[in-house]
Amino acid sequence: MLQKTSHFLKEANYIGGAWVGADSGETIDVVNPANGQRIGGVPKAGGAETRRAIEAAQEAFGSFRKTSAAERARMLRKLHDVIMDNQDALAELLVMEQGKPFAEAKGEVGMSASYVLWYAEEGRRIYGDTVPSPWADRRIMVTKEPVGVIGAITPWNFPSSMLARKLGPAIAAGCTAVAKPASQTPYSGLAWGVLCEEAGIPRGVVNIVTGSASQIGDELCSNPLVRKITFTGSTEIGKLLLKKSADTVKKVSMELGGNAPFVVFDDADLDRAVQGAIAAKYRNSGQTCVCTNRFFVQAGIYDRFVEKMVEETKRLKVGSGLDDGTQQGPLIDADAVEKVEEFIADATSKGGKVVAGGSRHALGGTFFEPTIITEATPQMRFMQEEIFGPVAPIFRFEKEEDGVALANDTVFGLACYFYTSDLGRAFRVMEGLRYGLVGVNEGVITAVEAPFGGVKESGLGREGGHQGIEDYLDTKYVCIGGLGL
Ligand SMILES: NC(=O)C1=CN([C@@H]2O[C@H](COP(=O)(O)OP(=O)(O)OC[C@H]3O[C@@H](n4cnc5c(N)ncnc54)[C@H](OP(=O)(O)O)[C@@H]3O)[C@@H](O)[C@H]2O)C=CC1
Ligand SMILES: O=C(O)[C@H](O)CS(=O)(=O)O
Repeated sequence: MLQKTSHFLKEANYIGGAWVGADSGETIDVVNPANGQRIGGVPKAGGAETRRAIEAAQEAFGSFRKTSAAERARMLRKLHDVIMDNQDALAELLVMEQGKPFAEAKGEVGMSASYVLWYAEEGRRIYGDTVPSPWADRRIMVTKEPVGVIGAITPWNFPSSMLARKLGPAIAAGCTAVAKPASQTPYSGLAWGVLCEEAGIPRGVVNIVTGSASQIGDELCSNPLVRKITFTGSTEIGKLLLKKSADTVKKVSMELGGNAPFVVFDDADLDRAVQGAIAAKYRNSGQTCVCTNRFFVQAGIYDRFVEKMVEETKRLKVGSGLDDGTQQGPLIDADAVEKVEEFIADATSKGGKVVAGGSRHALGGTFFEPTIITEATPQMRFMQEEIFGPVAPIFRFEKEEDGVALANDTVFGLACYFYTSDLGRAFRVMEGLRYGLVGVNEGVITAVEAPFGGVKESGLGREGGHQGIEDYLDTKYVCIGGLGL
């Protein structure tokens, strides 16, 4: 482990600027998915600790809301610099707890820094309005104000950047935060406490608690001091949090599950489509909410696409994220491996053919062979369920409208991708697909400059872009009379 990595490896919670354990003294073990070895333990905090964190955030909000946007931008620029100065150490910590290849982890940490820098800039452009008054003797204006204390709950697959795209706009807007990272990957989240200290973010502005998800979540959702919940994770948990937040009418942002289609038309650039397909399927070993879940390939190009996809998939290097050249790390845990095996068994029992991979990798543990299944049909589970692993089902279709209809046949609506060389088709398909994110001839499209989010059961709200800060602001209308005009 790099010397700097141990500097960021905190086995305590960050509340009101202090590093503390759980009231009970209990801890949760954290395991390296590449070798099953225990990395360490983090506090198993609950409702009481969360309440104290919320109260610390509320106290800090009283003064933080009065800082100028320029001052908060300066803090965020410093935070960006501290992240980038420690990119390798933060990436190593991320690989240790989550398993992704070092290059991907370094990219995620870089993305975290980019979100922070983007909102350093956006925070200075929170404009209001002065509106021509309907009354000669009054003036009216509209201002934007920080909502207050926000609760942030993040997943294990991007434990750094998912927190960045919540803390970035929150701090830029003048809010304060209580964050709960995923129990399987708490260290990248706790490291934000160290980063905030070194960036001079005032004590209590950012608080980070680990432990009982339900107890922490219940306190965040029910405590009236918390004015917004921002969540990234499964649709199942998102719906639960939505319900729990209703009693105190909180703002909510939900980045939930996906079921991304990847549609290849006969007129696509085949090499470009396969390159995009590999990236869109196997990033983070298929464990991203925007990974392709279903490939729909038009009949005229199907066989050539399968042949090239198999060739490229078999080239992927599976190994520990810290080994040079690794392109596919382990899955997060044994449950993830069993779920992938269930999807493969279901497909083959219904006529699917495994033409690449299909089994646990020779490395053992939670390593799994990148897998391709052809002759996929809508009767198979992965037509409607998110795989969240390195399995690429390839469906065949005949007409353009059939491809669009199949792509839209899901309750989800996060990311989708399609490849064509025909401009008219590009606009027909782009406008026909019901998704929040659309890649046209591209397989990886996330950017801090663009609003990230889904429609239907993939979520509510947007993160990134100028839109991403709106959810941290309240709009206030002011009417001023008695001016003797
Ligand atoms: N749309 C998007 O941007 C993203 C969506 N996802 C989706 O999330 C899923 C995989 O991620 P995963 O982390 O397993 O998702 P989960 O929804 O299981 O967990 C996400 C977070 O929610 C917490 N949580 C779990 N139960 C509760 C509860 N009752 N109250 C409060 N918090 C709770 C977890 O804590 P703990 O770890 O302690 O259980 C974790 O921090 C996939 O469906 C994926 O598509 C993932 C990433 C991004
Ligand atoms: O959690 C995820 O899957 C991320 O949102 C994917 S991305 O933002 O890194 O594309």
